[in-house]
Amino acid sequence: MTPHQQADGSASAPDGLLTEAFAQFPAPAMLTDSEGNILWANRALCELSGYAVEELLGHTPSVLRSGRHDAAFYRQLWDTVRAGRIWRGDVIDRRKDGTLYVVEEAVAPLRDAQGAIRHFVAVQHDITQREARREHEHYLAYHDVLTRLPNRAMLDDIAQKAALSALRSEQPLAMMFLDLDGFKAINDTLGHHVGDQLLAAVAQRLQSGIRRSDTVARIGGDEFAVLLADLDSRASAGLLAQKLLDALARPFQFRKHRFTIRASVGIAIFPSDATSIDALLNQADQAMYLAKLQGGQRYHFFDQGDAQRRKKPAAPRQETHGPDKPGQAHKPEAASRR
Ligand SMILES: Nc1nc2c(ncn2[C@@H]2O[C@H](COP(=O)(O)OP(=O)(O)OP(=O)(O)O)[C@@H](O)[C@H]2O)c(=O)[nH]1
Repeated sequence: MTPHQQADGSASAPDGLLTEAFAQFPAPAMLTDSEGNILWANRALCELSGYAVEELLGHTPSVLRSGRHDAAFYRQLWDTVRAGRIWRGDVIDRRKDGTLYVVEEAVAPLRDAQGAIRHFVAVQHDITQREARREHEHYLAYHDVLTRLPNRAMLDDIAQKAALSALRSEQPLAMMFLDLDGFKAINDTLGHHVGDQLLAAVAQRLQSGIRRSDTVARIGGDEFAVLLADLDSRASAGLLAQKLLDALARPFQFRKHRFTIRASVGIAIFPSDATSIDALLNQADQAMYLAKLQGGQRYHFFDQGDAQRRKKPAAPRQETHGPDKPGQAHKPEAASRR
């Protein structure tokens, strides 16, 4: 056995070196007694948490609690280490200044010569930036950056869940497909930048016209979907569609540009029109196309008869009329309510 080797095969360091090594250890670490009172915390933990070591000593690690985990989370941690096992997990803690940070943490029980658990040691790895990046990537995967609305992927997720609960509650869902009329002309005459501003403003008007339980998503260039949950009647989907059309018809003003925009809306109902979300959105799209063919600025309910009479061409909107004049009479009553 070498002078620095212990009976259990682990190495021991010269006196004082171990203490200094842990003090300067680059990962946040702390030691508690068996009651969980902090006996020692290293520099990295103080730097990360913003607490001076004197502010931690004698307290339990609960001073760092963020409120983001429930009591069961901490109970499971303590039960694991008190039972003599190592606990590992991600923990959201709170700095002294109130900001949150995320650590990967391992907490291990320390036993004395008789095998009794006298202390616990915790070592952390700061993953705050990694988690922020992950959250941002998740946000990008499920949102449209321009309007900050949910995108098609998120709409699908929300609609799938809503469909399950609609089947359980026997309350139908409505899917609206809304496409701006003559949006290309805005881009062409006022520039893409104004077009972008208009899309963001349209998103806001749609969002403020719906209930919290409903969802507006941007699913394409100038295409939006509105999912209405817990629909009390088919007629209320029509009323909401008209309310959204009216909201969009109010003039928009961007610096010196003041103009109006119109839209066409198709509505399909789950489960009476379609039993899958893909089919529902597709039917709402077909109904929107008919609303557009009837002159736009109106809504149209999907109807199986329409669908059979008219198969929608692959790129229909290129072939239809250009933008209608702002303010042109709209005829919501012409919308089909079959
Ligand atoms: N500014 C801007 N324009 C976009 C964006 N995405 C798509 N577009 C434009 O939106 C237009 C959408 O095409 P259409 O729906 O055929 O245009 P429209 O003039 O509204 O045609 P109708 O729907 O038939 O009335 C195209 O000109 C795209 O270039 C975007 O993010 N920003």
